[in-house]
Amino acid sequence: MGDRKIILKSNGLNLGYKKQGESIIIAEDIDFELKKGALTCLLGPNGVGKSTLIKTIMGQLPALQGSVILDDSPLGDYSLKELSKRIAVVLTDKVSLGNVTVYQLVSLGRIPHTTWLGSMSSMDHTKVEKAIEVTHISYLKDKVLSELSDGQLQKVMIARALAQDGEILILDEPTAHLDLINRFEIMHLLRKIAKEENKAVLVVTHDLEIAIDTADEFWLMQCGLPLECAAPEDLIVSGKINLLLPSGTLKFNPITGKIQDSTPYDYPIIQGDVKLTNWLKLIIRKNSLVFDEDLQVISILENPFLIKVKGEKKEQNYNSFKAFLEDLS
Ligand SMILES: Nc1ncnc2c1ncn2[C@@H]1O[C@H](COP(=O)(O)OP(=O)(O)OP(=O)(O)O)[C@@H](O)[C@H]1O
Repeated sequence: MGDRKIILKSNGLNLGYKKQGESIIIAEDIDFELKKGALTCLLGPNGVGKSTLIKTIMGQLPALQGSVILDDSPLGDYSLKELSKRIAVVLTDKVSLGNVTVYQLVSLGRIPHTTWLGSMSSMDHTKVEKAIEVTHISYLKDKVLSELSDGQLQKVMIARALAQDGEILILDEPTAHLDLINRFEIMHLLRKIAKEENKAVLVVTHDLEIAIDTADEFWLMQCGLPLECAAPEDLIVSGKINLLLPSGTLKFNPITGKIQDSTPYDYPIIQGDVKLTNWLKLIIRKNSLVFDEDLQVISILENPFLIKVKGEKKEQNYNSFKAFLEDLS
């Protein structure tokens, strides 16, 4: 396990852009601490300023007020070359290097470390090999980028960032456009990298469920509010996770771990264990099912599966949700 040392922090940071001498503030008073050996996920609605925050953290965009401190010095005290040795970034832009091999692309991660002639030492090759091994892409080494799937390409981009060998790895939506399995794989890989390589990994993501499964810390960014930094489990139990859902009609269900419609719904009396009754409630609500006035209780059993709708005069049994739905809708 990596030690959770703070490597990057800010205090009272204002983020934004300068246009014709005027400051456009996107977010104010941002405080954070990014730790080595931990996977941190930055979440927030579209347009709230997540990319602006990471551009500021990367030193690409100057802070409008306050500063980002890397180790004990402000980012501005580091040269660009020094920063690129410390902070590796994977952005969402598509690479347009179709004829480059995977090995060559991962080697580009060594640029901040090579001489002005760009020649790689045996140590550079070792770092490239290690990055390829950690990301499980050895079998792709000699393929050209145009032959890769999106999921494979994303692992290659992560390998390039790893080869850069900085202590901080920042990724902007690395799971966008990937299927469910690849999204899981990438996030678990990033967690493994944080722990086994002792990196501070910061990931911008909209994948709430996978982020809950993998992150040590969440940074919740919400318009006009301070950055909320805490363990996902604490945010769930305190209800602060709902800061991600300001509209009020959606709420995070701390039992199912899912986002659900929170408008009250008048369910009939339902008996059964929580797993089954939750799915029964979903099918009732989703289809606005209406029951006979004499309905007394609906019971649901798992083995053998049975939904029993008991009224004063009659009782109906169904052996699947489909049969239940077909009869009642
Ligand atoms: N170069 C720029 N100059 C001025 N304003 C900008 C610039 N780039 C982005 N913005 C504005 O800053 C705000 C935050 O944008 P940003 O891309 O940081 O949001 P985000 O949270 O990353 O969104 P998303 O989830 O959609 O990627 C937006 O209102 C955007 O229009």
